[in-house]
Amino acid sequence: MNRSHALLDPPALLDPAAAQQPDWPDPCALRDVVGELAAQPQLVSPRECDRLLARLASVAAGEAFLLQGGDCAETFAGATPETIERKVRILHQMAEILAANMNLPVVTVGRIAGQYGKPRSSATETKDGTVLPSYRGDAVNGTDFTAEARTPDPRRLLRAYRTAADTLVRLRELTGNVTLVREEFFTSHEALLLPYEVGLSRTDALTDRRFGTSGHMLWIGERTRKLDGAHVEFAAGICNPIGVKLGPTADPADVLTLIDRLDPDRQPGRLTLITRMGAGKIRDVLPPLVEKVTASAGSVAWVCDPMHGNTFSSPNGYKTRRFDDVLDEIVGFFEVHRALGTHPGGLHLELTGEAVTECVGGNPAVTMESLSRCYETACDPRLNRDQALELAVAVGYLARTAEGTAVS
Ligand SMILES: O=C[C@H](O)[C@H](O)COP(=O)(O)O
Ligand SMILES: C=C(OP(=O)(O)O)C(=O)O
Ligand SMILES: [Mn+2]
Repeated sequence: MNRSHALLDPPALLDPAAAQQPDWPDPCALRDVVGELAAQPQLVSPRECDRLLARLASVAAGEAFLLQGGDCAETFAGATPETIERKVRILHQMAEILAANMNLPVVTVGRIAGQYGKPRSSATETKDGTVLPSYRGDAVNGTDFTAEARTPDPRRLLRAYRTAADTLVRLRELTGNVTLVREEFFTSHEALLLPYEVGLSRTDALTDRRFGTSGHMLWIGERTRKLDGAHVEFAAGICNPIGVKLGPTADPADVLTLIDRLDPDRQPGRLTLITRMGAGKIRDVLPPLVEKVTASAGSVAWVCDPMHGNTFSSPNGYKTRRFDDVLDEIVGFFEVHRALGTHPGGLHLELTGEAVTECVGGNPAVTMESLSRCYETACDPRLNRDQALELAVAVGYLARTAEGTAVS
């Protein structure tokens, strides 16, 4: 899968047709930044990416379970040693609970060390009559509602690189200490900002294969998975494990075409399909998709993102999600895969190790009224530590009952 790509030529970086790219004010400055990124050391190695690919092949084969999670939008300020440790610790605890209950190895992948770019529903945000560019992640602009903060600044891509590098140092320290966390911990993020991803792509001297070295697993979002789009083109040209988010309008025939483009050799572990249908829709829309994909491309891993199809605004104006909807989408995911004889291969979650109040429900319950107490996310609402643990226990129980081995 070592192809030459028009996208790797600098002019194509500014392809106006690429979806969800910021309106960078200075194309020359952007080009300089891509050059600087290209001169930096890789963040992750091809060997590590291959190792994750092998683990995901086990997931696709029904012999392992994927736990992928972290912030919706990592922030530079949030990348402290303490928050990183708490995030890794909660993922580790969840993985232990899931592994014990499922009797399967759990592959742990953070949404971490690169999740600094966000697609948005609207390019602009309006407050009191003032219209500014939407916040698109710390790699692009700032959250403050001022023209200065919201103007995309390509130098932020370099800060994203440095923050990811620092985060990886911390992760490697933590995972070296096996009494704290699982020995293996991988990184992932949405491959959204093409100048960043292209700038950090490298050809492996040993194997002559091309890799995105910004993270081990890269995924294509629901808003950027157009078959002939720049993001699919980029992902087709690298050898990392690739995820694709699939929402309720995903057309099975299009998904088969995507599989042909991204995984023509049907390499187990290469492709993870991350469905994010919504609790009310998953039982209707997932079965035909799984059936069609299984019939012609059985090698994919199926993973449930129970967050992005269940977002709504609370009466007091907070973007939130109900714990019960999140769990119900997972229950639906297990039901569908159990009925079709396919493997419910994992979870993709937005969560944090902090005691935030962003999603409602759980025990102790966050209420609509208490959302304002500690609502800190830069983009989507995350499960807090208690909610994340409660979810792991509930999913563990679900998996055991699915196997008919639950004890009352
Ligand atoms: O994960 C991120 C969000 O779902 C995405 O950025 C869209 O959010 P928005 O509808 O607030 O723009
Ligand atoms: C934007 C995201 O998801 P999706 O592409 O599924 O909407 C996300 O994972 O934060
Ligand atoms: Mn999100």
